[in-house]
Amino acid sequence: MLRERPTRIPAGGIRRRAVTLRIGTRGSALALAQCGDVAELITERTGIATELVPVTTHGDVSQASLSSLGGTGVFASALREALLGGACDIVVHSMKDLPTAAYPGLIVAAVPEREDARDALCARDGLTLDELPLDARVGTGSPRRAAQLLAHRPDLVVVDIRGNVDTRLGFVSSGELDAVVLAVAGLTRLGRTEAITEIFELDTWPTAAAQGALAIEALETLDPAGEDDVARAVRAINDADAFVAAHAERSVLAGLEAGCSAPVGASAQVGEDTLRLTASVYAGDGSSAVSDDAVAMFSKPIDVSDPTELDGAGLDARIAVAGRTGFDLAASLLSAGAPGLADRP
Ligand SMILES: NCc1[nH]cc(CCC(=O)O)c1CC(=O)O
Repeated sequence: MLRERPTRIPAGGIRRRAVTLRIGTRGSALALAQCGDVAELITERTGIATELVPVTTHGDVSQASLSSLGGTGVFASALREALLGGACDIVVHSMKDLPTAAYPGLIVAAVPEREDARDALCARDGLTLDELPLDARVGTGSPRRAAQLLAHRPDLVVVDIRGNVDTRLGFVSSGELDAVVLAVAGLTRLGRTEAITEIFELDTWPTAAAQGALAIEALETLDPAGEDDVARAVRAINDADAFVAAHAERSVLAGLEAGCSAPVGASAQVGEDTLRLTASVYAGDGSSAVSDDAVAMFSKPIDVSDPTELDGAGLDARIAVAGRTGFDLAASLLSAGAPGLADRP
């Protein structure tokens, strides 16, 4: 038997609790900038209010080198635990730092429009790579960038550096290094593009898989076609072409069983009905590289005016093509003699 509940109307009337979408973020300047951009995009496109929830990760507090922390995923795991524990609704990752292996309980729900995927040289005195003096000291913590630097300039002294973007630029302004190599995307998000002295083109200098892309992770129970705030938000900020390109590049890494610190460059271009993918695997000292490319056709163009195409069959079909193309390209790189890279998938 139903009993009526007494209703108490608060003075000032009934007010709906303000609902905000909680975005988990690391505390670094780059992470805050990335989450700020995502938050702004969500509110602009849906009107949903957002809030940033800070999450401290072991990778942020440790001074140890990334490889001694277990390689890939040190930054991702604390954010993922916060998401699984219900402390936030979505988390934002630099997609290139995200391990390619799926994480139980979570999905990449969206990839927003991609920032510039290229690498930049930030050198003293406006110098380009060719203009750097003999035996110049160039800083990077990335084996891929080290190999690419040495492939172009075998005389360079590559110095292994750590730290956030500001710290790295500081090595140049202090005179400790002649230059550093950084992603254009990070410099752009931090408003530091004035430090760039040369941008390397992707056809001669392919960058890390998914560089410049952000991955928005959510619980796998998310209904992609749902009307709740999380579903609406991720749909509103997803960019189908960026998702497909980043997935194709990451599938090359997965196929090579390589992690984000492997000396592998990959670059995908998504056209109306084609996917172009190119990848290079470098010897650590830059003395040699194995490169190959692939072109795949999508069976039909995505109609972006039809919302079911973006979260349903249209995008899924493209992602499947991207995954197969990446794996096939990895297989041909391996059979063309690419060095084994089973380092930490
Ligand atoms: N590994 C560090 C890292 N992770 C993401 C970025 C910014 C570039 C991006 O968003 O892909 C950077 C800095 C860099 O590579 O210069």
